[in-house]
Parts: sequence; structure tokens; C-alpha cells
Amino acid sequence: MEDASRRTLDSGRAGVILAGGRSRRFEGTDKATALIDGEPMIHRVASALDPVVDELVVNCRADQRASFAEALSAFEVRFAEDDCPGCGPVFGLRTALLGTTAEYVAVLPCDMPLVPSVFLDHLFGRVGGRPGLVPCHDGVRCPFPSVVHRRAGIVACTETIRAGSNRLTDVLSTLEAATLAEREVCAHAGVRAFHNVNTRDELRAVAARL
Ligand SMILES: Nc1nc2c(ncn2[C@@H]2O[C@H](COP(=O)(O)OP(=O)(O)OP(=O)(O)O)[C@@H](O)[C@H]2O)c(=O)[nH]1
Ligand SMILES: [Mg+2]
Repeated sequence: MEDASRRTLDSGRAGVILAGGRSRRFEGTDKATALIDGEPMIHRVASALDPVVDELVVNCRADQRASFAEALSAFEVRFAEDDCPGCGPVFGLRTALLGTTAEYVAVLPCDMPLVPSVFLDHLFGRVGGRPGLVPCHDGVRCPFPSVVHRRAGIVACTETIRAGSNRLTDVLSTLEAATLAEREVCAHAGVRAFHNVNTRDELRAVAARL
């Protein structure tokens, strides 16, 4: 694995993969490294982000790092390890945002393996100086995939934690992120993009849609 600091930073874009969860519903193993058509799920997510960002940051616990480094050995990756393991995804997002200097960050969880690069690029292109942009899907604002202004995102995470919440949707509300309209989401993301994997059945369903 190459040193991430050697990359030339010029687009101001980073990709964050949130992977510090316990995969409880996946029963026994870490869903991030579960295989889809022979490929670790987190590798698929990194493959979507990598073409549209300068650097990749993976948030996880220290005990996950070795297996993730192996799964992601094809990429330059910076790890942002949780200093509060199991404290929830808002802590994880804050840690990840502190792990890059990019102006804007695309945020994906390790369990959305079907988001296309072209949609992530579209989100970056449409954020347009705003604090964040989240897609509308099935009538609701989805926290993933989203694009967040890094410094504004750190402030929003801190305020959300201070307010006693650990919900990513509260971060996006605090951030006053804009919404990408559903028709535009459908046009650029396609119908499969929003599938996420919590259980082994959902993994099988996603694999069947490849
Ligand atoms: N850093 C960190 N990330 C988390 C934590 N909990 C969830 N996440 C991440 O947030 C995203 C969405 O969470 P879930 O889909 O619930 O994943 P999970 O918590 O691993 O799975 P379950 O244990 O089945 O709820 C995933 O990318 C997780 O890795 C946490 O306590 N810390
Ligand atoms: Mg969870």
C-alpha cells in the first residue's frame, strides 16, 4: 500500500467510508469484508469512490484495520481510527472528516456496494458551495451517499453529539444540507444504488442484482 500523503491533492475532494459498526444483524462476521461475487463489499465501495476523489479515508475501529488494509490493498487509503469505539456513526463521521484536509467529502457506508461513481461525481458537481447535498430516495432524505463540506460537517457532528444525538440524519439537518430532487437522483444513480446490506439475505439480494 502506498502512502496516501504522496497523492497530489488538486480537486479538493475526498471519499469517506464509514465502517466502524459491529455488523450485529450480519451475525458473526464483519459485513464490510463479506464477499459479493468474490469481492469484499468495502472494496466495491472504494472502487466507486476512488475515480472521483483525491484520497480515501476509512473510519473503523483499531481491531478492524488489518483486515480492511488487506481488503483494500489495491488502493491508497488513510485510516481514521475511532478513539471512541462503538460510540456510533456520528462519532465515526467526525473522526473521518478530521482525517482529511479536502474541502468536500463524499460519505458512504461500507454496506452500499451498488452506488455508481457517476452519481458520486454528480453530487460533487451539484453541491455548488453549499454545506452539503443529500439525495432524496423513496420520498425521504437519505444520509448516504452524501457530499459534505468538511469543516462545516465537523461542526455539525460536534453540535449533534452535544445535543445528545447519534443520528446521521440529525447531522445533515444541523448542517442544513440541500436536497437533490428524486427525479434527478433517479436519472443519475439508477434503481440499484440505494440497496444496503444489513443481513445475509440482503447480501444475497444485492449479489443477485449485479
Ligand atoms: N465509527 C462507527 N461507525 C458506526 C457505528 N455504528 C454504525 N457505524 C457505521 O454506520 C453505518 C451504518 O450503520 P449500520 O448499517 O447500522 O451498520 P452496523 O452498526 O455495523 O450494523 P448493525 O450492528 O447490524 O446495526 C455503517 O457504515 C457502520 O459501519 C459506530 O458505533 N461507530
Ligand atoms: Mg448499526
